[in-house]
Amino acid sequence: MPTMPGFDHLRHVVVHAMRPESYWLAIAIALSFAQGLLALLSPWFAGHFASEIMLESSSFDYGLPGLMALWALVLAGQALTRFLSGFLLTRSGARTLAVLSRRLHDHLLALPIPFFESRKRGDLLSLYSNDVASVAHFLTGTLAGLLPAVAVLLGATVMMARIDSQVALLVVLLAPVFFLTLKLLGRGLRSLSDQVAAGQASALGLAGEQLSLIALIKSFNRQHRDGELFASRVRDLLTLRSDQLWWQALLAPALQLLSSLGILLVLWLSAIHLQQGSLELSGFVSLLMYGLLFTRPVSGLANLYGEGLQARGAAQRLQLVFAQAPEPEPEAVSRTALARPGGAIDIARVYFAYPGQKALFESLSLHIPPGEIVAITGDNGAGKSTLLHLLMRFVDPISGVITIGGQNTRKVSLSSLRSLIAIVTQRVLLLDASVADNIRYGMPAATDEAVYAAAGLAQAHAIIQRLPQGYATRIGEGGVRLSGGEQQRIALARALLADPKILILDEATAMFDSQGEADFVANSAAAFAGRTVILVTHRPASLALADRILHLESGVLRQMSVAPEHKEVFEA
Ligand SMILES: Nc1ncnc2c1ncn2[C@@H]1O[C@H](COP(=O)(O)OP(=O)(O)OP(=O)(O)O)[C@@H](O)[C@H]1O
Repeated sequence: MPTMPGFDHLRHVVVHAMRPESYWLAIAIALSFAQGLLALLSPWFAGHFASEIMLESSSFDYGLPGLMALWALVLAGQALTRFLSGFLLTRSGARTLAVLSRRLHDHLLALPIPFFESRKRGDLLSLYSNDVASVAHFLTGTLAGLLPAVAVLLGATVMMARIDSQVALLVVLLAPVFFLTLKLLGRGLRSLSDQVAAGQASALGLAGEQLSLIALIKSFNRQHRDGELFASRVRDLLTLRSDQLWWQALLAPALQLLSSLGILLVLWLSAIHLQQGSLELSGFVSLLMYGLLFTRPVSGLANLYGEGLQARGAAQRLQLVFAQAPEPEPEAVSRTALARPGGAIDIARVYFAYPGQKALFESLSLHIPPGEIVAITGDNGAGKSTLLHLLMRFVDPISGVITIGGQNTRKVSLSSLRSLIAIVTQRVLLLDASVADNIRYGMPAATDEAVYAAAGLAQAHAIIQRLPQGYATRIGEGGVRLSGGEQQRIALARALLADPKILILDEATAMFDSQGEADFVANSAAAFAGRTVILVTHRPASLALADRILHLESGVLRQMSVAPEHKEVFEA
């Protein structure tokens, strides 16, 4: 968007998206210009037509039939160029929209997790549903379509000047009045279009949240109250939309009226010149037709203003997202893989605080030798998940270093780090796909046998076989058609199939039934073989698996030990 200041990141993306279209856009604009030029011919034909029928001296050699035939040809040319330019412009618009949507999605996928924690889902979704479309439509539809319209206006003024210079001067003098009115009326629209966009995102976000919490709403009988909450957002939006529509509805007729009054003035001056004999009838008719040519671009300008405001707001919201830096991975780092993935994990003097909060860890240190099974316990909110997120580099320490096999994890590629670690959390994330596809998520090329083996290790195989279509059973969004324990078993199978060097189980068997957990514990040697395992758990059966138990409290890890006969934990 070359004319708008402060849109650097978006401009880069838009230029990239539109580059493949530049050839077709140039052809479409050229065709639109041709259409505009052909439109300029009609008043000329009308002038000659008038002089033919009034038997004025005509400069046209082929008589009335020839004139009409040529006029018809010009009109056909106008239709053809309009069709071709319209098609090419809308096709370029659709293609630009597709590329922009893809770039937006790729960019969002590359952003760090904290970005998503501070944004509403509805705001992000409306970037796809409204903003990208608004910018693409403005650039390829409105703006590209406007250039020829401006050319028609200029061309018509030049043609008028050739017939009657005083009339053309009047048109030039009226133009600033017109633009001033456009600016004044548009002022009311500007802030409204931003507020409407924010209101739309907020209503969309609330609807999305409520639909995803449908069971909660029903269990607390909140249908009415939550429905009312949504209704009040929609009412607010409607008030804003009504105001916006009022201004929008006013804009086009006001401009139309202004330009019609201008045409009346032109007509009046032309009539005076006709009566004075300084203007022929053919010139008079042509002038009138050129005046009428002004009306279409004028109402187009009113639309342009409204759409321009919407596109500006959309561009601002997109710019805010594109300006966000992706997960920190400088070029040099992105090519460095972990050299010793099976090496020891060392967390050294890590200081970490969430933005605006007091430090969670001031100097956290931990050494985990390769192949160790370490359990971490701690109260709710002690920072266990945060510690795992630091390992995965979902967040980075403010100071201190985390190394694997002696390599600083901030100096290796994120992909090599994350392909080393598999994490199973209490809140399982599953896709609306088959059980097999969910297990294969990280390893799409895995064979059926490998999938069954991983499911076996996770104590999931027998349960999956009892599902209606076994491994082919579709499990619904987020795995809604499965029980909590079934979901966890599938997530565990998915993690094991990835054959990670580091396996992190964050209360990963909490929803297993007691037999399932006992089976998993009894067979864990096979699942844990050759891996470093971090268990976040309070469950005695799982704690008993650990070589070492650490208790996290006040940002410090203390070693505990287990009394095997009681499975009780006490400080060592
Ligand atoms: N994204 C976040 N932004 C701000 N604060 C956060 C964020 N995530 C966690 N916290 C805060 O950091 C603290 C540690 O949270 P964390 O989830 O690491 O604890 P936990 O030990 O895993 O707890 P639990 O046993 O309940 O799972 C909590 O006080 C929590 O409120």
